[in-house]
Amino acid sequence: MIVIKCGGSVLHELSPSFFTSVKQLRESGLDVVIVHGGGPDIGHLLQALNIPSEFVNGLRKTTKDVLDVVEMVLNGKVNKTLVSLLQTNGIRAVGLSGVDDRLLQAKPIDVQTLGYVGEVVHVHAKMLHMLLRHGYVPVIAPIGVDERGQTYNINADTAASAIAQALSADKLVFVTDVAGILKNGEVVKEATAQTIEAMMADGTISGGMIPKVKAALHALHSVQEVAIVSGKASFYKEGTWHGTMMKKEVYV
Ligand SMILES: Nc1ncnc2c1ncn2[C@@H]1O[C@H](COP(=O)(O)OP(=O)(O)O)[C@@H](O)[C@H]1O
Ligand SMILES: CC(=O)N[C@@H](CCC(=O)OP(=O)(O)O)C(=O)O
Repeated sequence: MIVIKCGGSVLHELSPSFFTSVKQLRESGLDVVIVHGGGPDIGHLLQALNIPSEFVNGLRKTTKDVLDVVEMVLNGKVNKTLVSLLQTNGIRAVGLSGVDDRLLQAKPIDVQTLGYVGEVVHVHAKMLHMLLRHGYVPVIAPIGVDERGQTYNINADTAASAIAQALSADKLVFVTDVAGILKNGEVVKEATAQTIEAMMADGTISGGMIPKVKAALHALHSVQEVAIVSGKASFYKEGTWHGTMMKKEVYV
């Protein structure tokens, strides 16, 4: 089982070789689950609608108005565009959000500072197993729901990490707009908790890469391997991965 998180940074620039890589993984007999972001698209619509929004520690402060836009963009345009792209590239895909069959059960992180931003408390994976059994690639928008039906905006890196952990995935793959963790312009081929902490401390890792590596380290509690790869090129070919790899053994 492979969980692939597709970042909003690269959604509009996915190369044909990205889809070939996904197809090769499927053909090698692996189940694939995709979780997507969409931060830049949310930002553009909020701006067009003159709805103010700000980030607190890498998370978008989510008022009721912001939440409406987040749901419209992620569940609507982004999810269906990605599903459609997968299908035109020969991959059978079904889109759903964390609300469907209560897939992503969530609670607020801190209402006071973040509003309707949620964290996953439970992954109800039944629907995913059903879809996988029938040969579909589930494509998930990171919206969570609580027992009262309140929805939440969940950072896509953390949603993917929670799903990968719940499914005990063999691998969690972050697909983004860079070829991996970069240091002095070069891709770091293998990273460990120690080297990542050092790169965060000295500023090598910054911005959007921070929630990604944090989600990666968290996932490695129950996922064998995490990769950070580019969606603009081939990330997997004939058993070879391209990008930054992190392995579980290093952390136990
Ligand atoms: N050391 C680093 N290596 C690679 N990217 C980095 C690094 N530090 C910060 N970044 C930034 O992280 C970005 C990826 O995060 P983000 O834009 O949030 O992507 P996504 O939408 O795919 O989650 C890169 O485009 C880059 O600008
Ligand atoms: C709480 C929070 O910040 N949610 C994110 C959800 C989308 C996301 O994570 O998209 P990327 O993967 O493209 O960054 C947001 O509102 O932008």
